[in-house]
Amino acid sequence: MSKSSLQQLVDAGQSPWLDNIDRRLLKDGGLAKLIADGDITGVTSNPTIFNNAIGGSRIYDETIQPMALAGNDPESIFYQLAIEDIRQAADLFRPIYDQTNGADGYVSLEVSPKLARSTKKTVEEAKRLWKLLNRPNVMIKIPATLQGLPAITAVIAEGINVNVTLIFSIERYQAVAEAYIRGLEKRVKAKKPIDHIASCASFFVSRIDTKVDGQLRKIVEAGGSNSKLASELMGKAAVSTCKTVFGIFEETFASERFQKLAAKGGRIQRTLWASTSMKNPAYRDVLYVESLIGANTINTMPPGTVKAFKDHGQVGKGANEGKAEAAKVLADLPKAGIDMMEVSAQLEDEGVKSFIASYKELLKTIDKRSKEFRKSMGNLAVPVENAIKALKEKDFVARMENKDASLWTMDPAGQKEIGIRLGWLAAPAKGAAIIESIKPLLAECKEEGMSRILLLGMGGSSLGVETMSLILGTGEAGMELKILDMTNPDQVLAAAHWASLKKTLFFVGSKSGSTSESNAFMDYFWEKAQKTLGKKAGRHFIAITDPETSLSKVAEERGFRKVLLSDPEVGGRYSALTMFGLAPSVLMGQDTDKLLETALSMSELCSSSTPIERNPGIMLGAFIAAGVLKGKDKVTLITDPELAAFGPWVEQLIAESSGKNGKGIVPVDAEPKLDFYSTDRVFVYLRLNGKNERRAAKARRAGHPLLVLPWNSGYDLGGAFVQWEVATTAACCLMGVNPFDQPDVQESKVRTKQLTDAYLKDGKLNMGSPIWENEVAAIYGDHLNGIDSAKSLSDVLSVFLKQVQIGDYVGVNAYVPRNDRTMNEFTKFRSAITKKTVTPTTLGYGPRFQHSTGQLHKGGANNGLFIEITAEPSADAEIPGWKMPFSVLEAAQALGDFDTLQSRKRRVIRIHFKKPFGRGMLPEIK
Ligand SMILES: O=P(O)(O)OC[C@H]1O[C@](O)(CO)[C@@H](O)[C@@H]1O
Ligand SMILES: O=C[C@H](O)[C@H](O)COP(=O)(O)O
Repeated sequence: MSKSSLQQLVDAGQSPWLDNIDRRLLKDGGLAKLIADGDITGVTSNPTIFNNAIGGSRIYDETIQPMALAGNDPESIFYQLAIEDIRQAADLFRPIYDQTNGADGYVSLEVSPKLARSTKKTVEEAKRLWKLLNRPNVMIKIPATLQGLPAITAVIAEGINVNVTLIFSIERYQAVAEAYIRGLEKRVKAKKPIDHIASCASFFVSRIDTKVDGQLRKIVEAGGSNSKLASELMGKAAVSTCKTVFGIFEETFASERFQKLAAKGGRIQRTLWASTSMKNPAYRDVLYVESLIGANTINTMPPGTVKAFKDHGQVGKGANEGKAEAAKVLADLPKAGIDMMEVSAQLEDEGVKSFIASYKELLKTIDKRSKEFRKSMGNLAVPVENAIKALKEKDFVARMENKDASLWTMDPAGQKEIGIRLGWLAAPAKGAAIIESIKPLLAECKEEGMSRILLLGMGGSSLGVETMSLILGTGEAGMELKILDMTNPDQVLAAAHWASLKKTLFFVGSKSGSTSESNAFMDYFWEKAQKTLGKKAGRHFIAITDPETSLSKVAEERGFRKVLLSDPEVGGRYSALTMFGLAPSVLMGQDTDKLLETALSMSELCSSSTPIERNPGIMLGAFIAAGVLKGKDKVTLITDPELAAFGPWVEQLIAESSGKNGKGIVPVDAEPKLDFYSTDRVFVYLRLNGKNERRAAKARRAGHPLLVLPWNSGYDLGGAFVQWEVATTAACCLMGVNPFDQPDVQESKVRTKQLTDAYLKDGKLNMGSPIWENEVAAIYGDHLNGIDSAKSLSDVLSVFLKQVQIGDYVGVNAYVPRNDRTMNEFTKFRSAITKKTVTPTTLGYGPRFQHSTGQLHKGGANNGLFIEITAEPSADAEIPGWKMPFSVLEAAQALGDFDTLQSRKRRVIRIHFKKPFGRGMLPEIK
């Protein structure tokens, strides 16, 4: 394939650079493609470029939002976002830098144009940016003002790469080359190495023609004696000046003086032709590229010029041609009445001013957006800022990375446990190995005719996977997946109906290996599989569990296809990006690499290598904690419909992590649309496409604190897992709770066990005595004032809901099949409750919620009223070897949890329907 004209430039010794940076180009792979296609070998930026990029899209909000909420001023926000872009670009060019041994592959960032007239401040700023960027292939841009010249020498002497900008005259170019050489000489004198230092001198081409042509035009129009000459000189000043500069450049760097430096590894300060887009449409659009080709030079072109040159640019002799003619033009210009010294002085002044104007404008844009973000906090703006400051003072991130358990508890047992619960921080980094280990399994299973997976597991062992399956779907070559996490017989039978044995791979997921639901499901499907598949049954089963659990032993005994070991240092609700989530994701044929990519970048942002003010996990955690500490403990999740499945995962994470010691964050998920909200809430809106924007905006307009978290695609799920995990642990730190245990879950399990033991002995479950009943339902619970006069279920609920106080929430805990139909019923029910009481509601299906929000119900603040719903089963299924059917296990779980809530003095009633649960059975709320 013949070389493109851009590649021919490289052969001629000139580097084509891109005179543009924009986060969109970094994110959408545009810059990577230009590099891969061999079109460009470096990038330059300036305040105008950043102003256009920031003003032209909302992509920088991801940086502006956390920093604004942390109270940063626009200038520090700008440098943070510029540093992120420049670093990312520099990393893309790093291979070129390495291959060319540091000759090419640079990205430039300019010091604030406001410093252009101060040597000292420019030097300080250049040093600061260089340190922050922390990349060998970046250059700091310093203006070639009179005050900039000594700064160039000083910064080069510090060993920092410099791109000298805003050069408009031959004389100033010479001074720039001198400043560079002096800097190198200083270093040599100080016996410091110079071989790694790179520099370029940016001569601004088109602006010279624009100004000179303007003056020439006036002379022509005046029609005096100079008018003919002036007319002949139009469009020649810039290129002629540059060709002369090029000659001086060649001489300077061939000089004996420089050769001494070259012998020590000193590099030529390359001439960079900047401002090379054509401003006058009457001239050839690639004039400032074609005319200025030369060895050891750079031409930085905006995207349009890159495209045009690639399309029709010609690589000829360029800068080496017509030097005599150029000298003549320069000699004629004064004759025609042009004072080039005056021109360059004006251009420099205008150049500095225009960069200052761009800079001010970009700061204004950032300021405006910062204010919007802070406004969205309602009356939490200051508390959120303070919460971030508190986390910074505690050095939260670094201490968490160092497993410092005292961030959350001083209790020695709690601290010991935390020591083995922070493994999730490293999960994204370990993910690639897990993915690779699972890939062959997908091919094997499919070859054996399996196309479905039924995941049997509770809480953290299934909610992450459920979220992945519903948000990302099944990939083209993947297996379809469903979850079973309900002991309701109808639900079990529906799963069995779906999971035809020959086609299905059963995944038993349990970290502890001892979760009774997971074991009951396993025993149920194992017996079925054995009956149908005989000796091949084991091939259809995989267990994921910690090393040495009872489940791992059973799996070995039964000859399961595989026992996938989970990371013992990661707790269930933090395990989405470990074997628990990644193995099913690979098998569903999802782009697991992409999922991990977003997780890894979020991990980096949430690590101690990023300023805490930019940390999205800290921002979210501070927002939640600030709310809780101000009495707004209900975190209401609004999502665009495609992200709705994220809710149940978040519910477990925040409720089970924070809901203990009488404190807690109440997650409010999948709430029906409401017109009015109580003031004890904060809102988080997961925005993908804005379908629910109006709903979120409504909450904000009503003054409720709202944090918008934008997603670009479902694959941002990887990052979201990390962000919410960090947020939860940060919020818990500020609340003073240990986010890694679940001390109040056990009691329900014990009570359930007592009930099933009694059932095994007596052949029946002790359901207790109702406090009210009619032909449809029986009510259980502590006596309620007024219940005796209740004539209907609605009356009973009215009596019960009379207990609601400001700051409460109503939890509906339903032991009925979980499907769209029941969900609809409960949505209406929730809506009616809130309309009546103004209280937020939650919905949990039992026993699933026991492994999620159940901890909060029992261990959190006593601000929940619980309506437990049970019903007669419409069918049943025996659990092999358990001597009981699923209906009994389910009922015992409902009763066990109910008893525990009562024992914790929670306001709770149980409605038991005497028929299987169905449409229209839930009472009206009066
Ligand atoms: O993975 P396991 O050990 O079966 O636990 C499932 C779930 O049960 C809980 O321990 C609560 O009972 C959760 O924390 C956990 O995610
Ligand atoms: O980055 C380099 C310069 O700032 C840039 O080339 C200036 O170009 P302009 O004169 O087209 O604004």
